[in-house]
Amino acid sequence: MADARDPRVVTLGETMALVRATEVGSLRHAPAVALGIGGAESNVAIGLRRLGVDSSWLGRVGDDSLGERVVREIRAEGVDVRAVVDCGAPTGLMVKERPTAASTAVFYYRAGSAGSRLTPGDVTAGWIEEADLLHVSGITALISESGRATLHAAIDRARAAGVRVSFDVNYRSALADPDAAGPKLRALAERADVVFGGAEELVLMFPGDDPDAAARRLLDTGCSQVVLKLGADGATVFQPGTVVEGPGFRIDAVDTVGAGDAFVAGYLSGMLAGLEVADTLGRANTCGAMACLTPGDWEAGPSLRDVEAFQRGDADPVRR
Ligand SMILES: Nc1ncnc2c1ncn2[C@@H]1O[C@H](COP(=O)(O)OP(=O)(O)O)[C@@H](O)[C@H]1O
Ligand SMILES: O=C(O)C(=O)C[C@H](O)[C@H](O)COP(=O)(O)O
Repeated sequence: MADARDPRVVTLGETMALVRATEVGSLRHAPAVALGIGGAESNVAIGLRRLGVDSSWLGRVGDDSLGERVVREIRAEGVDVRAVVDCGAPTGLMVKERPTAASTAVFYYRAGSAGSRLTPGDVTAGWIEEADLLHVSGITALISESGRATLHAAIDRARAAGVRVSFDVNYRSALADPDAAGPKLRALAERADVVFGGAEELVLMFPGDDPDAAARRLLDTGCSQVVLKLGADGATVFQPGTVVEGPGFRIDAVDTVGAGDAFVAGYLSGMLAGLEVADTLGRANTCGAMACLTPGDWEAGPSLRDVEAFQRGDADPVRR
Protein backbone atom coordinates (compact mmCIF):
# COMPACT_ATOMS: atom_id res chain seq x y z
CA MET A 1 0.00 0.00 0.00
CA ALA A 2 1.31 3.46 -0.87
CA ASP A 3 2.23 5.95 1.86
CA ALA A 4 -0.60 8.19 3.04
CA ARG A 5 -0.88 11.31 0.89
CA ASP A 6 -3.55 13.93 0.47
CA PRO A 7 -6.77 12.42 -0.97
CA ARG A 8 -7.02 12.61 -4.72
CA VAL A 9 -10.50 11.18 -5.28
CA VAL A 10 -13.32 12.11 -2.92
CA THR A 11 -16.66 10.34 -2.95
CA LEU A 12 -19.85 10.44 -0.88
CA GLY A 13 -22.86 8.21 -0.46
CA GLU A 14 -24.48 5.53 1.64
CA THR A 15 -22.61 2.45 2.83
CA MET A 16 -24.63 -0.31 4.44
CA ALA A 17 -23.97 -3.39 6.47
CA LEU A 18 -24.09 -6.36 4.12
CA VAL A 19 -25.47 -9.74 5.11
CA ARG A 20 -24.50 -12.39 2.58
CA ALA A 21 -25.64 -15.99 2.21
CA THR A 22 -22.58 -18.21 2.31
CA GLU A 23 -24.26 -21.06 0.48
CA VAL A 24 -26.54 -21.44 -2.50
CA GLY A 25 -30.22 -21.62 -1.58
CA SER A 26 -32.92 -19.48 -0.02
CA LEU A 27 -32.10 -17.56 3.16
CA ARG A 28 -35.29 -19.13 4.47
CA HIS A 29 -33.18 -22.18 5.28
CA ALA A 30 -29.63 -20.85 5.49
CA PRO A 31 -27.94 -22.00 8.70
CA ALA A 32 -25.36 -19.17 8.57
CA VAL A 33 -24.57 -15.89 6.86
CA ALA A 34 -21.49 -13.70 6.52
CA LEU A 35 -21.45 -10.07 7.66
CA GLY A 36 -19.62 -7.36 5.78
CA ILE A 37 -20.27 -3.91 4.35
CA GLY A 38 -21.01 -2.47 0.93
CA GLY A 39 -21.99 0.73 -0.83
CA ALA A 40 -21.37 1.83 -4.38
CA GLU A 41 -19.20 4.83 -3.59
CA SER A 42 -17.13 3.28 -0.81
CA ASN A 43 -16.64 0.24 -3.05
CA VAL A 44 -15.09 2.61 -5.61
CA ALA A 45 -13.00 4.33 -2.93
CA ILE A 46 -11.61 0.98 -1.77
CA GLY A 47 -11.02 -0.15 -5.36
CA LEU A 48 -9.06 3.03 -6.03
CA ARG A 49 -6.98 2.61 -2.90
CA ARG A 50 -6.06 -0.93 -3.94
CA LEU A 51 -4.88 0.52 -7.24
CA GLY A 52 -2.65 3.06 -5.50
CA VAL A 53 -4.91 6.13 -5.67
CA ASP A 54 -5.63 8.07 -2.49
CA SER A 55 -9.35 8.23 -1.79
CA SER A 56 -11.73 9.64 0.76
CA TRP A 57 -15.33 8.57 1.50
CA LEU A 58 -17.96 10.67 3.29
CA GLY A 59 -21.32 9.43 4.52
CA ARG A 60 -23.71 9.10 7.43
CA VAL A 61 -23.88 6.02 9.62
CA GLY A 62 -26.13 5.19 12.57
CA ASP A 63 -24.95 5.34 16.16
CA ASP A 64 -24.81 1.54 16.25
CA SER A 65 -22.45 -1.43 15.89
CA LEU A 66 -23.12 -1.74 12.16
CA GLY A 67 -22.17 1.90 11.69
CA GLU A 68 -18.92 1.24 13.54
CA ARG A 69 -18.37 -1.77 11.33
CA VAL A 70 -18.82 0.36 8.19
CA VAL A 71 -16.32 2.94 9.41
CA ARG A 72 -13.77 0.37 10.59
CA GLU A 73 -13.81 -1.67 7.39
CA ILE A 74 -13.49 1.25 4.99
CA ARG A 75 -10.79 2.82 7.14
CA ALA A 76 -8.96 -0.52 7.35
CA GLU A 77 -8.65 -0.43 3.56
CA GLY A 78 -6.68 2.80 3.80
CA VAL A 79 -9.49 5.09 2.70
CA ASP A 80 -9.79 8.45 4.50
CA VAL A 81 -13.22 8.20 6.18
CA ARG A 82 -15.36 11.24 6.99
CA ALA A 83 -18.32 9.65 8.77
CA VAL A 84 -21.12 11.67 10.32
CA VAL A 85 -22.71 9.65 13.15
CA ASP A 86 -26.48 10.14 13.04
CA CYS A 87 -28.13 9.42 16.39
CA GLY A 88 -31.63 9.59 14.87
CA ALA A 89 -31.55 6.71 12.39
CA PRO A 90 -29.96 3.26 12.00
CA THR A 91 -27.26 2.15 9.59
CA GLY A 92 -28.85 0.72 6.44
CA LEU A 93 -28.68 -2.96 5.56
CA MET A 94 -28.26 -4.89 2.32
CA VAL A 95 -28.94 -8.63 2.05
CA LYS A 96 -27.47 -10.79 -0.70
CA GLU A 97 -28.95 -14.18 -1.41
CA ARG A 98 -27.87 -16.79 -3.98
CA PRO A 99 -31.12 -18.51 -4.94
CA THR A 100 -29.19 -20.69 -7.42
CA ALA A 101 -25.52 -21.14 -8.26
CA ALA A 102 -26.03 -18.90 -11.29
CA SER A 103 -28.03 -16.08 -9.71
CA THR A 104 -27.79 -13.43 -7.01
CA ALA A 105 -30.68 -11.53 -5.40
CA VAL A 106 -30.17 -8.29 -3.46
CA PHE A 107 -32.61 -6.83 -0.91
CA TYR A 108 -32.23 -3.37 0.60
CA TYR A 109 -33.34 -2.24 4.06
CA ARG A 110 -32.41 1.41 3.77
CA ALA A 111 -35.63 3.49 3.91
CA GLY A 112 -35.06 6.24 6.48
CA SER A 113 -31.53 5.01 7.18
CA ALA A 114 -28.77 7.24 8.50
CA GLY A 115 -27.04 7.09 5.12
CA SER A 116 -30.12 8.47 3.38
CA ARG A 117 -30.11 11.56 5.64
CA LEU A 118 -26.96 13.08 4.13
CA THR A 119 -27.18 16.88 3.82
CA PRO A 120 -25.08 19.52 2.03
CA GLY A 121 -23.89 20.73 5.45
CA ASP A 122 -22.22 17.34 6.10
CA VAL A 123 -19.62 18.04 3.42
CA THR A 124 -16.58 19.53 5.12
CA ALA A 125 -15.12 22.79 3.79
CA GLY A 126 -12.10 22.23 1.55
CA TRP A 127 -12.68 18.47 1.22
CA ILE A 128 -13.86 18.70 -2.40
CA GLU A 129 -11.86 21.76 -3.33
CA GLU A 130 -8.54 20.05 -2.51
CA ALA A 131 -9.28 16.87 -4.50
CA ASP A 132 -8.41 15.95 -8.07
CA LEU A 133 -11.78 14.34 -8.73
CA LEU A 134 -15.22 14.08 -7.14
CA HIS A 135 -17.00 10.77 -7.77
CA VAL A 136 -20.75 10.46 -7.09
CA SER A 137 -23.58 8.13 -8.06
CA GLY A 138 -27.28 8.33 -8.83
CA ILE A 139 -28.11 6.22 -5.77
CA THR A 140 -27.64 9.26 -3.53
CA ALA A 141 -30.03 11.26 -5.71
CA LEU A 142 -32.79 8.69 -5.29
CA ILE A 143 -32.45 7.79 -1.61
CA SER A 144 -33.74 11.20 -0.48
CA GLU A 145 -34.26 14.82 -1.47
CA SER A 146 -31.48 15.87 0.90
CA GLY A 147 -29.19 13.33 -0.76
CA ARG A 148 -29.99 14.82 -4.16
CA ALA A 149 -29.41 18.35 -2.84
CA THR A 150 -26.07 17.18 -1.43
CA LEU A 151 -24.99 15.89 -4.82
CA HIS A 152 -25.84 19.14 -6.59
CA ALA A 153 -24.11 21.18 -3.86
CA ALA A 154 -21.03 18.95 -4.09
CA ILE A 155 -20.93 19.32 -7.88
CA ASP A 156 -21.35 23.11 -7.56
CA ARG A 157 -18.32 23.17 -5.30
CA ALA A 158 -16.26 20.91 -7.52
CA ARG A 159 -16.99 22.96 -10.60
CA ALA A 160 -16.24 26.24 -8.83
CA ALA A 161 -12.86 24.83 -7.78
CA GLY A 162 -12.04 23.28 -11.17
CA VAL A 163 -12.27 19.72 -9.79
CA ARG A 164 -13.36 17.06 -12.29
CA VAL A 165 -16.63 15.23 -11.61
CA SER A 166 -17.40 11.59 -12.34
CA PHE A 167 -20.94 10.20 -12.15
CA ASP A 168 -22.08 6.57 -12.17
CA VAL A 169 -25.79 6.45 -12.99
CA ASN A 170 -26.30 3.35 -10.78
CA TYR A 171 -30.08 3.26 -11.14
CA ARG A 172 -31.66 1.19 -8.35
CA SER A 173 -35.24 0.30 -9.19
CA ALA A 174 -36.07 -0.19 -5.50
CA LEU A 175 -35.56 3.55 -4.95
CA ALA A 176 -37.67 5.11 -7.73
CA ASP A 177 -39.70 4.32 -10.83
CA PRO A 178 -37.89 4.89 -14.13
CA ASP A 179 -40.11 7.87 -15.01
CA ALA A 180 -39.33 9.64 -11.75
CA ALA A 181 -35.66 8.69 -11.73
CA GLY A 182 -34.77 9.52 -15.35
CA PRO A 183 -34.89 13.34 -15.21
CA LYS A 184 -33.12 13.47 -11.84
CA LEU A 185 -30.30 11.23 -13.01
CA ARG A 186 -30.00 13.08 -16.30
CA ALA A 187 -29.70 16.46 -14.54
CA LEU A 188 -26.72 15.11 -12.63
CA ALA A 189 -25.11 13.32 -15.59
CA GLU A 190 -25.24 16.51 -17.63
CA ARG A 191 -23.13 18.24 -14.98
CA ALA A 192 -20.38 15.59 -14.94
CA ASP A 193 -17.15 15.31 -16.92
CA VAL A 194 -17.18 11.51 -16.99
CA VAL A 195 -20.40 9.46 -16.94
CA PHE A 196 -20.64 5.68 -16.40
CA GLY A 197 -23.80 3.76 -17.17
CA GLY A 198 -25.26 0.59 -18.61
CA ALA A 199 -27.31 0.60 -21.81
CA GLU A 200 -30.63 0.66 -19.93
CA GLU A 201 -29.44 3.47 -17.69
CA LEU A 202 -28.46 5.69 -20.63
CA VAL A 203 -31.85 5.08 -22.24
CA LEU A 204 -33.60 5.76 -18.91
CA MET A 205 -32.14 9.28 -19.00
CA PHE A 206 -32.97 9.81 -22.69
CA PRO A 207 -36.17 7.88 -23.41
CA GLY A 208 -36.59 7.16 -27.11
CA ASP A 209 -32.86 7.22 -27.87
CA ASP A 210 -30.69 4.13 -28.22
CA PRO A 211 -27.65 3.93 -25.88
CA ASP A 212 -25.23 5.33 -28.49
CA ALA A 213 -27.47 8.31 -29.21
CA ALA A 214 -27.95 8.89 -25.48
CA ALA A 215 -24.18 8.88 -24.98
CA ARG A 216 -23.74 11.43 -27.77
CA ARG A 217 -26.42 13.65 -26.22
CA LEU A 218 -24.39 13.73 -23.01
CA LEU A 219 -21.29 14.69 -24.99
CA ASP A 220 -23.32 17.52 -26.55
CA THR A 221 -24.08 18.87 -23.07
CA GLY A 222 -20.38 19.09 -22.25
CA CYS A 223 -19.42 15.69 -20.79
CA SER A 224 -15.96 14.75 -22.00
CA GLN A 225 -16.32 10.95 -21.71
CA VAL A 226 -19.33 8.63 -21.53
CA VAL A 227 -18.48 5.06 -20.59
CA LEU A 228 -21.05 2.44 -21.55
CA LYS A 229 -20.68 -0.71 -19.41
CA LEU A 230 -21.65 -3.88 -21.25
CA GLY A 231 -21.27 -6.67 -18.69
CA ALA A 232 -19.39 -9.70 -20.04
CA ASP A 233 -18.96 -7.86 -23.36
CA GLY A 234 -16.73 -5.19 -21.81
CA ALA A 235 -17.37 -1.50 -22.37
CA THR A 236 -17.31 1.35 -24.89
CA VAL A 237 -16.02 4.89 -24.33
CA PHE A 238 -17.63 7.77 -26.25
CA GLN A 239 -15.64 10.99 -26.58
CA PRO A 240 -16.27 13.90 -28.95
CA GLY A 241 -15.21 12.53 -32.32
CA THR A 242 -14.06 9.08 -31.15
CA VAL A 243 -15.45 5.80 -29.90
CA VAL A 244 -13.18 3.22 -28.24
CA GLU A 245 -14.38 -0.32 -27.62
CA GLY A 246 -12.84 -2.64 -25.03
CA PRO A 247 -13.77 -6.34 -25.06
CA GLY A 248 -14.62 -8.16 -21.85
CA PHE A 249 -12.57 -11.03 -20.44
CA ARG A 250 -13.85 -14.60 -20.54
CA ILE A 251 -14.26 -15.74 -16.94
CA ASP A 252 -16.44 -18.02 -14.85
CA ALA A 253 -18.33 -15.40 -12.86
CA VAL A 254 -19.19 -16.27 -9.25
CA ASP A 255 -20.86 -12.97 -8.25
CA THR A 256 -21.23 -10.05 -10.66
CA VAL A 257 -22.51 -7.60 -8.02
CA GLY A 258 -19.74 -5.08 -7.50
CA ALA A 259 -18.28 -5.47 -11.01
CA GLY A 260 -19.47 -2.01 -12.00
CA ASP A 261 -17.84 -0.35 -9.00
CA ALA A 262 -14.56 -2.20 -9.57
CA PHE A 263 -14.72 -1.18 -13.24
CA VAL A 264 -15.20 2.48 -12.26
CA ALA A 265 -12.25 2.31 -9.84
CA GLY A 266 -10.08 0.82 -12.59
CA TYR A 267 -11.19 3.40 -15.10
CA LEU A 268 -10.66 6.41 -12.82
CA SER A 269 -7.25 5.14 -11.71
CA GLY A 270 -6.14 4.81 -15.33
CA MET A 271 -7.57 8.19 -16.24
CA LEU A 272 -5.87 9.92 -13.31
CA ALA A 273 -2.59 8.22 -14.21
CA GLY A 274 -2.87 9.71 -17.71
CA LEU A 275 -3.16 6.37 -19.55
CA GLU A 276 -4.49 6.27 -23.11
CA VAL A 277 -8.24 5.62 -23.23
CA ALA A 278 -7.76 2.11 -24.65
CA ASP A 279 -5.39 1.18 -21.80
CA THR A 280 -7.68 2.79 -19.24
CA LEU A 281 -10.54 0.72 -20.62
CA GLY A 282 -8.40 -2.43 -20.55
CA ARG A 283 -7.62 -1.84 -16.87
CA ALA A 284 -11.27 -1.14 -16.10
CA ASN A 285 -12.46 -4.30 -17.85
CA THR A 286 -9.82 -6.29 -15.97
CA CYS A 287 -10.96 -4.91 -12.61
CA GLY A 288 -14.61 -5.56 -13.49
CA ALA A 289 -13.90 -9.15 -14.50
CA MET A 290 -11.76 -9.83 -11.43
CA ALA A 291 -14.52 -8.52 -9.15
CA CYS A 292 -16.78 -11.28 -10.51
CA LEU A 293 -14.45 -14.04 -9.39
CA THR A 294 -15.34 -14.05 -5.70
CA PRO A 295 -18.41 -13.21 -3.59
CA GLY A 296 -18.52 -9.84 -1.84
CA ASP A 297 -19.05 -6.35 -3.18
CA TRP A 298 -15.46 -5.08 -3.14
CA GLU A 299 -13.22 -7.71 -1.57
CA ALA A 300 -11.88 -8.98 -4.91
CA GLY A 301 -10.76 -5.51 -6.01
CA PRO A 302 -7.28 -6.01 -7.46
CA SER A 303 -3.97 -4.21 -6.96
CA LEU A 304 -2.01 -3.07 -10.01
CA ARG A 305 0.13 -6.19 -9.65
CA ASP A 306 -2.97 -8.38 -9.71
CA VAL A 307 -4.21 -6.51 -12.81
CA GLU A 308 -0.93 -7.10 -14.63
CA ALA A 309 -0.88 -10.79 -13.68
CA PHE A 310 -4.46 -11.24 -14.90
CA GLN A 311 -3.71 -9.44 -18.17
CA ARG A 312 -0.65 -11.67 -18.71
CA GLY A 313 -2.99 -14.62 -18.34
CA ASP A 314 -1.50 -16.02 -15.14
CA ALA A 315 -3.98 -18.64 -14.02
CA ASP A 316 -4.12 -17.47 -10.43
CA PRO A 317 -3.17 -13.86 -9.72
CA VAL A 318 -1.03 -13.75 -6.61
CA ARG A 319 -2.59 -12.01 -3.61
CA ARG A 320 -0.37 -11.14 -0.68
N1 LIG B 1 -19.61 -11.85 -16.66
C1 LIG B 1 -18.60 -10.99 -16.84
N2 LIG B 1 -17.45 -11.39 -17.45
C2 LIG B 1 -16.42 -10.54 -17.63
N3 LIG B 1 -16.45 -9.24 -17.24
C3 LIG B 1 -17.56 -8.78 -16.64
C4 LIG B 1 -18.69 -9.62 -16.42
N4 LIG B 1 -19.65 -8.89 -15.82
C5 LIG B 1 -19.14 -7.64 -15.68
N5 LIG B 1 -17.89 -7.57 -16.17
C6 LIG B 1 -17.00 -6.40 -16.19
O1 LIG B 1 -17.48 -5.44 -15.26
C7 LIG B 1 -17.96 -4.28 -15.93
C8 LIG B 1 -19.20 -3.76 -15.26
O2 LIG B 1 -20.21 -4.73 -15.31
P1 LIG B 1 -21.69 -4.36 -15.74
O3 LIG B 1 -22.54 -5.55 -15.42
O4 LIG B 1 -21.69 -3.86 -17.13
O5 LIG B 1 -22.01 -3.11 -14.79
P2 LIG B 1 -22.88 -3.01 -13.47
O6 LIG B 1 -22.30 -3.99 -12.49
O7 LIG B 1 -22.68 -1.60 -13.06
O8 LIG B 1 -24.28 -3.33 -13.86
C9 LIG B 1 -18.14 -4.67 -17.38
O9 LIG B 1 -18.02 -3.53 -18.22
C10 LIG B 1 -17.02 -5.68 -17.55
O10 LIG B 1 -15.79 -5.01 -17.69
O1 LIG C 1 -25.01 1.11 -2.69
C1 LIG C 1 -25.86 0.43 -3.27
O2 LIG C 1 -27.03 0.80 -3.47
C2 LIG C 1 -25.53 -0.85 -3.77
O3 LIG C 1 -26.32 -1.40 -4.47
C3 LIG C 1 -24.23 -1.44 -3.47
C4 LIG C 1 -23.97 -2.41 -4.59
O4 LIG C 1 -23.85 -3.70 -4.10
C5 LIG C 1 -22.86 -1.99 -5.47
O5 LIG C 1 -23.00 -0.68 -5.91
C6 LIG C 1 -22.64 -2.95 -6.61
O6 LIG C 1 -23.14 -2.48 -7.82
P1 LIG C 1 -22.51 -2.90 -9.23
O7 LIG C 1 -21.04 -2.66 -9.12
O8 LIG C 1 -23.16 -2.01 -10.21
O9 LIG C 1 -22.82 -4.36 -9.42
